[in-house]
Amino acid sequence: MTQSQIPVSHPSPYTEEEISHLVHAFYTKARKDPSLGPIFEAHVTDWDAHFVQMINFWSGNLLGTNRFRGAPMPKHLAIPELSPQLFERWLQIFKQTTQELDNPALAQQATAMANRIAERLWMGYQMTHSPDKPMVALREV
Ligand code: HEM
Repeated sequence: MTQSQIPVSHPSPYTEEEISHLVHAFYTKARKDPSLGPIFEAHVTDWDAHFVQMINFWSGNLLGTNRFRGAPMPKHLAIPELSPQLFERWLQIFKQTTQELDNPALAQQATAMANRIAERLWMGYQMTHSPDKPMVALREV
């Protein structure tokens, strides 16, 4: 094999450190938010464990690591009175947080993934909690 045939592993455009920073920065904002903050405070009992869980989740989605062990759909189905406004607010804070990271590739990719996941969680939520009502789509934030 000549030098030019040696496979090179391309470095990821984002790091575990940036993902950890994204998760912490997101929750710093979300916990202060008047609509989302009380929900997190009511349901998250162990914040250190939640941070680890969320870092593993985003690391899995963005870096392809395989540490996340969780079940986001049932966890969100169990939260009473979620609404499109709450999901849109969540996405707004997430997007704002990613834009402050100074890594456009990470911001673009993480936001696109969050939008798709939020859409799925919200669809699942409606199908479980209000199956007889017309589906409401999330507005783009
Ligand atoms: C209305 C918007 C949302 C609210 C109020 C919310 C709230 C919460 C709460 C309270 C928990 C902790 C649940 C528990 O441990 O019992 C949680 C977990 C989690 N959330 Fe959300 N969330 C929202 C949207 C999202 C979105 C859009 C995503 C992904 C893009 C997401 C990803 C996760 C993940 C991965 C977990 C951990 C699940 C697990 O431990 O299995 N959440 N969320």
